[in-house]
Amino acid sequence: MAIEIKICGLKTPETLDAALAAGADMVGAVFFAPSPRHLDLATAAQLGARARGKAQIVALSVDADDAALADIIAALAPDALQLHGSETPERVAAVKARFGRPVWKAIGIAGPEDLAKLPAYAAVADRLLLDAKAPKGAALPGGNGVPFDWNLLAGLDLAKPFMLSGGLTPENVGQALAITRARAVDVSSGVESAPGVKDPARIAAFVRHAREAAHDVARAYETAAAGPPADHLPAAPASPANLTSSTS
Ligand SMILES: O=C(O)c1ccccc1N[C@@H]1O[C@H](COP(=O)(O)O)[C@@H](O)[C@H]1O
Repeated sequence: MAIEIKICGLKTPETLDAALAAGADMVGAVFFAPSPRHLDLATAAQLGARARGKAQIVALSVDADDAALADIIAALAPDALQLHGSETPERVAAVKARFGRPVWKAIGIAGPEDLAKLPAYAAVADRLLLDAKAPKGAALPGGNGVPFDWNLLAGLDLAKPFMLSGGLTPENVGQALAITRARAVDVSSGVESAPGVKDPARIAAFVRHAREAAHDVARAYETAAAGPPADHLPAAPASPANLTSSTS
């Protein structure tokens, strides 16, 4: 199983280079002033130029208006826009139409009721990012290093690809992939030594562990497909289905 790996919240050339050297597929820039990972536009432009052609560049914003998004796009020229606030499906569609770039929508998950929101967003976003719902009173809507119950996603099949995030670390990404069978993962806090301070060794470990785990999950499914007893099958179904007809 191929997996895409995004390292988010990179702020310095050194840590960007560490993510690229580790083989990250995507690198994320945060534009949200309360975040310890917030980037000003000039720094974002420099980092974007350094990353271009080596990884996809993703711009994360939180309930940004069109003017702010236009500034981010002018500075960074991102490959995708990650909307990480309380943007409605209509707003997601409007951003996509206005800026003509792939738009990802982050959705906070805390319980099964949150899965009900997914089809409306899957209809308009290019990718869904399933993140932990921010703890009550948190200053940030994401980037809190908190996981959610991955078992909620076991059996989830969306019409759009999803990316898993929220509290992932080098230590737990293997378990997260085994349970959710996500094809893409996103990490920020879990590869830091302090809020906003990326740790190159943890970045490398995360990428390595995620790729190894994805390989193991694929092997498990190949073995299952070859005809082991049904009780050896991993929890998630192998065949695609529509979320509206299958959320279990
Ligand atoms: O990283 C931030 O500071 C941030 C700020 C505002 C919204 C989202 C943010 N980060 C994203 O949140 C998820 C989970 O992060 P973590 O691994 O739990 O720290 C991830 O998509 C980050 O890109």
